[in-house]
Amino acid sequence: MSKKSVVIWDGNVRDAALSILLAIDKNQAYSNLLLSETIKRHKIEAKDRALLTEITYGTLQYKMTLDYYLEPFIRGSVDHWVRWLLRLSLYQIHYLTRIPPHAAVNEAVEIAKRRGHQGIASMVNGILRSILRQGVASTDEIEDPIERLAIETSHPEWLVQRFVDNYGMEVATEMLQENNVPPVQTVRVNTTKVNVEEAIASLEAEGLTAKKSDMMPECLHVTNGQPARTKAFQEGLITIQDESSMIPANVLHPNPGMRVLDMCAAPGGKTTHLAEIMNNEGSILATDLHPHKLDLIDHNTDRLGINIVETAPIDGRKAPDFLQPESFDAILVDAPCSGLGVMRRKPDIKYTKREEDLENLQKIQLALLDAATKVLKIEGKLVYSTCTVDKKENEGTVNAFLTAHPEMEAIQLESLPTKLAEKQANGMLQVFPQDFGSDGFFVAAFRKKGGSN
Ligand SMILES: C[S@@+](CC[C@H](N)C(=O)[O-])C[C@H]1O[C@@H](n2cnc3c(N)ncnc32)[C@H](O)[C@@H]1O
Repeated sequence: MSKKSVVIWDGNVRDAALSILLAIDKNQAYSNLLLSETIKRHKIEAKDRALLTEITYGTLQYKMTLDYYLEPFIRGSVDHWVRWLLRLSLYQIHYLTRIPPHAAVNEAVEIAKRRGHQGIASMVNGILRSILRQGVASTDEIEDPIERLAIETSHPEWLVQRFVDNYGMEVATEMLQENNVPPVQTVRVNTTKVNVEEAIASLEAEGLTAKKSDMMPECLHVTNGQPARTKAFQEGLITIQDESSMIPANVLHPNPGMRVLDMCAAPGGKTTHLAEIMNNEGSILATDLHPHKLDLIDHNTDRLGINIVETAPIDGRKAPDFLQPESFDAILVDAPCSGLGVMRRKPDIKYTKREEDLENLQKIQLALLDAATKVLKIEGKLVYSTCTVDKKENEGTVNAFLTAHPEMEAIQLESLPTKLAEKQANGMLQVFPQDFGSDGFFVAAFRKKGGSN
């Protein structure tokens, strides 16, 4: 993260939220990284942490909706920072019922005075108090249904149109609404060290509440605290991971003793999951394009007590130049993708992503799958996964891949809980954020046919 993105903390939650929002906007810093970095750097306490997170995320999530509400009340132009101050104040007034509206206005006026001058403070006061008196405009006035949905859920119109084209109005609406709901905190139990009950007991002994998920068996839903700050985490009993992100390694499900390639591996969330499934027996080569990211994998394997992982900086597209042909029993290609399934965690994505970005990604994904096929053993298994919900990117890649590779066949996804297994079709599984409250994820599995096929 750049130095410019360091946020000052003087105990004022709204002011810090404003600084974070301005930095995200200016430096295209990732919301999740900047927020957690700020909380960690200043050791912000639980109550302030919760409010800071809620205001920062909420304001970003609803940016377009808030602008629609603010527009009739703003005359002329306002400074960039003032607009963000108005957005975050209106977010509290409109969405956070436990904050008295007048308190939100007073705080905004104080910040405007401190950061600007009395004139700006009076304008902020006037705008917010007019909104309190008159209320905000209804979105029912927007005739075009795509534009209305875009404003109501605060997503750009091209994205709304794309989701509607992909999945129809009903599913798209559910997904767009779910993108504004904060994610559940989940962890994966390191089954090479403890069982699920022991991990729960360990977290609860540290004051957190942990509940076994009814989807992935190694997943816990955690509340009342930060699992990343626990002894259980330091001692490698758990890994912070979204529940959907636990699907790909389960689908690949390598046996202990196998030789496995994780082609796009950093920071190692799935590499370590694969190692746990293999009971730390066999070997995993974890490669990534970016050498500096390999340290993150080493750090994770060390913490978890995993010693079957070797890392190497390799551009997956060129893997056959470095690795023996047909030498891996199982390969995971957790591909770089548009990330449209994780917008709840990184709301900035929805405003920065452009439609043309999606086209280039498919080319990279196909090149990675093509290379993986060459180093996969006959009868070996290949799993392709993304954290996106874009049909063209996911299904389009699978179809193009199968057309180009008659030696590969789509196979049923195994080792999944029934409710996930039932959702698959033609060797593909698309999970939406609204399905189970986990991230949007896509997984497909293939087998390399034997010589006689
Ligand atoms: C979705 S992330 C992987 C997340 C990882 N599998 C995990 O579970 O922690 C995609 C990764 O692909 C890497 N990447 C991008 N292009 C690549 C390429 N051509 N070859 C290998 N890795 C690549 C990125 O650096 C990034 O770390």
